[in-house]
Amino acid sequence: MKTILTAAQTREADRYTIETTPIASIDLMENASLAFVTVFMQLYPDKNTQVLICCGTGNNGGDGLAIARLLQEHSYDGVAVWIARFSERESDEFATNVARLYNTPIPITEFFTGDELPAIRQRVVIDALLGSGLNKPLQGDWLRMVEHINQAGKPIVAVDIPTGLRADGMLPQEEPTIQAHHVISFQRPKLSFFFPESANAVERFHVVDIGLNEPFIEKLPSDFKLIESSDIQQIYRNRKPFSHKGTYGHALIIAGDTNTLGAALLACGACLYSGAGLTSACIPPTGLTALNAHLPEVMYCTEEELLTMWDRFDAIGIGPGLGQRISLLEDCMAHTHKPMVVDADALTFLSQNKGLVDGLPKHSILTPHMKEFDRLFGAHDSWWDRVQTAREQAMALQLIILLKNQYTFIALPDGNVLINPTGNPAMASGGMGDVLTGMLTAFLAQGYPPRDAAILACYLHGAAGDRLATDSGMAVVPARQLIQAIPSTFGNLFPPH
Ligand SMILES: NC(=O)C1=CN([C@@H]2O[C@H](COP(=O)(O)OP(=O)(O)OC[C@H]3O[C@@H](n4cnc5c(N)ncnc54)[C@H](OP(=O)(O)O)[C@@H]3O)[C@@H](O)[C@H]2O)[C@@H](O)CC1
Ligand SMILES: [K+]
Repeated sequence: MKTILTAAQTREADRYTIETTPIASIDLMENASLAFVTVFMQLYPDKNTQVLICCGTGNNGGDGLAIARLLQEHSYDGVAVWIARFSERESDEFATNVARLYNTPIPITEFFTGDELPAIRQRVVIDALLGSGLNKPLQGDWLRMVEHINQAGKPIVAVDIPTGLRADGMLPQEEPTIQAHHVISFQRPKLSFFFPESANAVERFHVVDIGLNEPFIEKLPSDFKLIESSDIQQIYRNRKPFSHKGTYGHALIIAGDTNTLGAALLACGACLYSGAGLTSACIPPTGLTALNAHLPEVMYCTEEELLTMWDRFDAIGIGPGLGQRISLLEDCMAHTHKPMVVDADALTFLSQNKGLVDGLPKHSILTPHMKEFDRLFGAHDSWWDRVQTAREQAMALQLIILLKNQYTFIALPDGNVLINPTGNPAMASGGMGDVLTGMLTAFLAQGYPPRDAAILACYLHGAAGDRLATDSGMAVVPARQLIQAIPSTFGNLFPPH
């Protein structure tokens, strides 16, 4: 897992690296600029691309100047630089890079307060106006220049962070920023990239290593950690020779009502395809034919039969499409002490009966989307606040709160918030949540601790969606298709020996 830093912690890591390693600040800037240029050249390999680099006079601007010089050294002949001289101050590294740039043929135009801004004719704009040093909203000439760049309608590649976007903390909805198509961010993605409020500012981000001291960074106190594929490799247990269905647990899915049986089928299908040894479905009798037709591997169990069967199950997932059968949640809570997965209608019921939340088995996994979360824990104006509440509630209630989002936040009882990097907008369609519930239940049934089950399910759910969207070129990924892609996603991540 990678620690995600605040802007202040990034400065600390920057200072520590310069103090303790034989690297000067200007060389760190050169590293960063080189790393930027490497990714930029993959995005725009055509050396005839006309590039305008807009620079401020701090270190973000210093990066921009170094990038101009490096692109020119790599035979990009159409590079031009604008310098926004809207502040009296310039950083030392900026000054050094201006001097270096004057030794090149690159045209430089300087703009002072009130100057008219010419039309942008280049094909691509690099935004190096302001970076992580942002300390107030954009206004005056800065705002005018940012709006001018956005309105030019050219692809924008931001250096480190789009100008105007805060790296962390609350993101006001309407705050103007550069609207970047790509952000090439240094050492770590910024926390704000994971919040939906940054959608206009960041279309895609790339992270490059610039040589900051990693052991120091990983020791910095941070509540936020980014999940990596190596975490999944560590958690996942290969199936063993001579194992049998009993080795992989018995999962129970309590879901579906007369008109919402699809949700139950999706959850059961996902549970089956995620490797539970046995899957039982407590669905209404009207759904039996559909269950047998679509998922013959899944066993049917009536509400009455449940009364004598509770002990047989290793994990229970409850909620998708549960409708009027919601009293099953209380039955379930009365009979099981193992962590369970609580989703959809079961979450709505909890929000109407808040006293019940305390009675959930410790380390149960709640899987709310934004609206379900706010119904349960109160309205929030920003994702920053919502994630803070998730963190506090996960600690207070000793539950795992999996707050669904393009980048799902997993708030753990120990106060850590894990961010899942997989998933994409093609997955924004009905039934995806039901699939996740089935996957979570399958991993609990297989004996994974709830934290590991949450990490595995979120990562694989998103990775399956990414494979379908990227490799198969699907613009929309239907939930049913995603279920079928789960085994091959496993196979891809963990090839059988
Ligand atoms: N971290 C690292 O390891 C490395 C970082 N590097 C790079 O450094 C960047 C950070 O540089 P930085 O600290 O010089 O700040 P930067 O963003 O250029 O801003 C400059 C000044 O602008 C001002 N200002 C603030 N808000 C404003 C506003 N709304 N409107 C107008 N002015 C505003 C404010 O000054 P003030 O006005 O407070 O005097 C601020 O100091 C980082 O993003 C990365 O690109 C790499 O080079 C290598 C290693
Ligand atoms: K920038």
